[in-house]
Amino acid sequence: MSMSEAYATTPLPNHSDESNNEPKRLATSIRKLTKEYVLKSETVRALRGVSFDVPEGDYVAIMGPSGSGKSTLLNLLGCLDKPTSGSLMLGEDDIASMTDDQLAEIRSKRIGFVFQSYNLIQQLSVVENIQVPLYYQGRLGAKERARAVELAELVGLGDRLDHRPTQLSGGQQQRVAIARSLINDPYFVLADEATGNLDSVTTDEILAIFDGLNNEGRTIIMVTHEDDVAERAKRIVRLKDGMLHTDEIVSEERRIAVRARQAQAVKELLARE
Ligand SMILES: Nc1ncnc2c1ncn2[C@@H]1O[C@H](COP(=O)(O)OP(=O)(O)OP(=O)(O)O)[C@@H](O)[C@H]1O
Repeated sequence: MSMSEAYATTPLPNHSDESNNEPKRLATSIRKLTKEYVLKSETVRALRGVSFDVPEGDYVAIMGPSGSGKSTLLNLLGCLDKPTSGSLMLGEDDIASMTDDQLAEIRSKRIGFVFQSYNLIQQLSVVENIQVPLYYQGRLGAKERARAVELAELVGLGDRLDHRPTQLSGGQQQRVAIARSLINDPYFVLADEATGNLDSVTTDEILAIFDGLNNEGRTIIMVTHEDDVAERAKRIVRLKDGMLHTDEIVSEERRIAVRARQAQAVKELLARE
């Protein structure tokens, strides 16, 4: 059984059984967040006062029409840009008041990015690509390599450690990117249309990996246009015109039904080939 198959057949945790009533720590807390882009002739108000919390262990899909502010929000969460006003906490770190250097440090040490286009370095092997975020910190010892190998195994690439990206399929390259996103033990994995370039069978495999990571307690925040992808998350936050439009919990029953429906579709697709 492959890792993604193992994940796909793992039952989802039943949160109604949770007896621990302590408030969950927050991976991020957003309050009245605004972002304006000042152009020559006009000011674009891309985010107009967005507030929500993401507890550790949550799995949030961010949706919304084109221009609603998804990328802007993702850039702020990823410390790639600074808000115009409002507060943005990542764990205990207050992002809104940080200098560019401090932001760069948080970005490289505490955020895991997964992009639609994988963004792997072609000259490096799988295990070296997974270690890339550590290069910037000068941390490249045997311990770090062992951790990268462990992560490669986690995403089902234990037998591809020395392959280059060109020797891998799109789905395998995205697995490398997921492993790379975890090397710094991030506040959360920030995925931007992570399955946008993949066929439905591979999409299902990658989503199974995200399910598994989330079952292990990893926080995932994912921007997507696709309902089928969003319904795998525990929660769907919709933006509209730079504001929070809806914030919906996806019930365990719906998630299980969605996974079963998608697994069936994949099975039928594979049977046709
Ligand atoms: N760097 C920028 N300079 C000026 N305006 C910008 C910039 N980035 C985004 N915008 C504007 O801010 C608004 C929100 O854009 P954003 O890219 O966040 O939306 P989106 O929901 O991610 O859209 P899409 O789904 O098309 O990627 C849009 O009106 C866009 O034109």
